Amino acid sequence: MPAQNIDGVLLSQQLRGEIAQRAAKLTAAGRQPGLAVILVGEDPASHVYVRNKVKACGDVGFHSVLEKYDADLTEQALLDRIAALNADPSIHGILVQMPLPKHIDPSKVIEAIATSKDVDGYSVLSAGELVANLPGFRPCTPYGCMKLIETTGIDLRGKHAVVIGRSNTVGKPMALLLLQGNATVTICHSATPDLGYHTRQADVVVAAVGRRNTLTADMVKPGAVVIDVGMNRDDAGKLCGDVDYAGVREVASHITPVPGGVGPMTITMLLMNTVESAERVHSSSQNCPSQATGMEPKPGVA
Ligand SMILES: Nc1nc2c(c(=O)[nH]1)N[C@@H](CN(C=O)c1ccc(C(=O)N[C@@H](CCC(=O)O)C(=O)O)cc1)CN2
Repeated sequence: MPAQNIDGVLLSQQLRGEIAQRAAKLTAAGRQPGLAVILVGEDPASHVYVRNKVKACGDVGFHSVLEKYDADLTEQALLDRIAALNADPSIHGILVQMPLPKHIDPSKVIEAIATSKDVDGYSVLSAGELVANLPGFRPCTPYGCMKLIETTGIDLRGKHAVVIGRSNTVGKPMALLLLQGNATVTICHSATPDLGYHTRQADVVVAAVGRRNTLTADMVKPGAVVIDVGMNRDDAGKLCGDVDYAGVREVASHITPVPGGVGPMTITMLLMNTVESAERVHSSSQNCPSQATGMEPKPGVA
């Protein structure tokens, strides 16, 4: 029997309904969730993603600010804008769309965002919180993959999960989230000699390398759950993932399609992190109204 499709569009709709309810409660209490989205340059795909993010904010009842800058914006000017947004109490999340133009150092920019507003979960402090099982924001794509895996009903405890790819934004945090779910985790990458040897033992495979046909049917254990993070183009220019979908769906129990799987969840989990951020500020304002700015506490003050 072919694998069941894991529908990221449907799950997104369901989760966005829950997010909208949480946002409505906050808005009624005078603290509408707010997201600032910053785009630098002319990358056409990035323009589409930020437009979708701003629209998604409106759909769930968030306030959003979209700041678009020409590609020649200086790094310092961007850092100054981030400092202003860090101090703005109506903003609970700050997102700088990647990639940035070459003259701007993405690490400098990411580290300038207050950890309490780092809803992309990209900063070193957010990564550290994930390592330490602390309640920082989880990077949106791997967080979305976990939600997709959850819908299959698989209990990760004691299962073997293989992550293909070791990027800071997907592969590494994905492995940590699976580990938090009590899976036994293997990370494979470009220097792994026999990828199929590892994937054939896996109950869950997450492919996040950015190369099509990386995972084929002969590399998958029957009944495995397969999550495809890839976004590539085939010879006809059609969007495809890292997984040979047609072949693997004959072997796996569940599989995400591309498009319509992980992609839509990335934006949904951004909304989830933003509402969570607004809730944290709201609950801290109820405990200690004078500190309800959403800013990091100053050394010696907290
Ligand atoms: N600051 C960030 N920059 C980037 C991120 C990110 O999470 N934060 N991720 C990607 C781009 N991205 C969101 O920003 C994103 C990519 C893809 C999709 C999506 O829904 N894809 C669709 C297909 C879209 C198409 O047809 O082209 C799908 O897979 O179904 C959403 C968001 C890089 N930058």
